[in-house]
Formats: sequence, structure tokens, C-alpha cells
Amino acid sequence: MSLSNPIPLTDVDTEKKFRNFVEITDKIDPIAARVYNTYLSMHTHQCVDYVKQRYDVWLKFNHAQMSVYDALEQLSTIVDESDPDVDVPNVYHAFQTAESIRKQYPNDDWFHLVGLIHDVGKIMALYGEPQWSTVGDTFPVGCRFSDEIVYSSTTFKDNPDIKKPLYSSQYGIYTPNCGLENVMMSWGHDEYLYRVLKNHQQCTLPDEAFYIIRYHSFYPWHTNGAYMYLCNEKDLQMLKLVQKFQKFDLYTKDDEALPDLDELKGYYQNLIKKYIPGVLSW
Ligand SMILES: O[C@H]1[C@H](O)[C@@H](O)[C@H](O)[C@@H](O)[C@H]1O
Ligand SMILES: [Fe+2]
Ligand SMILES: [Fe+2]
Repeated sequence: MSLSNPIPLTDVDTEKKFRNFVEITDKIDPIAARVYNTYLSMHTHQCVDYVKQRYDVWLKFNHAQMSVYDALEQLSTIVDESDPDVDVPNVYHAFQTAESIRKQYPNDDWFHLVGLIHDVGKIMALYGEPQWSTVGDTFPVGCRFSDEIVYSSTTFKDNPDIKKPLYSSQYGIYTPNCGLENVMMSWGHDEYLYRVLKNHQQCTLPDEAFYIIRYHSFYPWHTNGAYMYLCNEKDLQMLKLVQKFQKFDLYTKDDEALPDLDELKGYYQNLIKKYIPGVLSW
């Protein structure tokens, strides 16, 4: 599926510095400490065995029954602890992302909907999942952790997998260019929402939408160029689309100009009716 002619991205705030993962010093601001500690826990605990165990817990889809819109509204109670750029509930970020995509690609309504829902998997945090296992950038487990992972120089030292020769080799349990669909990613909101939607037979979003949802947090890959040796043709083709999405996901973050959610509700409820109707198992 090709996206119709883009209008150039004009409303990007070039003054503000996004994704500024500052190094930890003893005089640190509370947000920077919150972000660092989230990644420290994530990089300490996310390993092959841990991810398998999360599959057991979450892929039974027995936590809740609700529509996508109801799940989206639950984001109004979640502040993402991994994000140095957002300190308000995540529901605003959902509408900011969606609305900016809608402005640039008015005809690609499925893309608007991806903007709206891409982070809905974060509702896991409301059902007992720690934030370090819900939010933040993702990375493959079962092979060597890349230097391109944020804070990786100090946060992986207690991860059980770095002591295992197979898991800490370049390819680990994978084969060259095996394709990301065959790679086990650290557990988080991307994989979770992807699986929830796959499990919902009435979901008619295109393959591109599923792909963006599944890999939008894989910054070491889509932005820093790591792990290319695990990618197949499909991944390289989809990379451009994920990068396009990433601009909207990141540069529209704004804690001051908050969208009026009631005003936008009707448009997006119709999109949900069109592409993801019904009650989903979460
Ligand atoms: O802190 C953010 C946030 O958790 C996003 O939802 C995720 O997609 C990004 O990768 C991460 O950097
Ligand atoms: Fe996300
Ligand atoms: Fe996001």
C-alpha cells in the first residue's frame, strides 16, 4: 500500500531537543532519573526466558474484554516513565500523533488510526505489568545486545543472557537475514498490541499498519541502524514506512498544546468502526 502524496512536514519543532537521554550524574533532575531507572530495570531483566514467560501471561488474552476506544481511554491514567519528552497522560500523545498524520496524509485513514492506537498496548501497566516491561525502546533478545541501545554501556551488566555464549554472540539463536518476524523482541507495548490485533478476526488494518505497530519502538534499528543483519527484504522495505511514522510519533510530543479529545472523538470512533470493530480480548 503506498501513501498518497505527503504534504511536507512543517510543524516540527526544531528548537526542542527530543530523546535527550542524559548521562546520570549525582545532580540529576527527577525525569532523567525516572527514565534511566526504567531502562536499568528493563535491561537487567529482559532476557529470553523472561520474554517467553510474558508470552505465557499475555498471549492468553484473558485480562479484559473491551473495544479499542475503551482501551485508548485508559491511556488517560498512564504517564510513560521511559519518556523524557512526555510528562502528561499518554492519551494526549495518541491524538497528537494521529492528528499530525491526518494533516499530512489526509486520504490514508488507516495511517491516522495507527497514529491513534500505536501505544494502546501500554494498558498492560494497568493490569500489573511493570513499566519497564511495557514502555520504552525495544531490542532483540537471544543475540548480542547492540551498543545502539539507549544507556547500554551501563545497564546490561546484570542481564542473565550476557553470560550465555550463544545469546551473546552476534547472531545468537538466529540466522543471517532471518527476518524480524522470526526474532524475539524484548516484551513491551508494541508486540502486545500487535498480537491483540492479530487475534481479533474483525481487524482489517493493512499489513503496513501491523508492521508499524510491532516495530515502532525498535529505535536501535529504525533510527540507529543496528541489527540490519537480522533483516530480510520485507523488513528493509518496511523500514522507510516505520521511519516516516517515527517522525510523527516523536516530533509531535507537546505537553502544553493538548488536543481537545471530545472534539476529535467522533472521527476516530468511526475509523475504529471501519477497521477494528467489536470487543477485543486483551
Ligand atoms: O519512551 C518512549 C515511549 O515509551 C514510546 O511509546 C516508545 O514507542 C518509544 O520507543 C520510547 O522511547
Ligand atoms: Fe510507543
Ligand atoms: Fe508513541
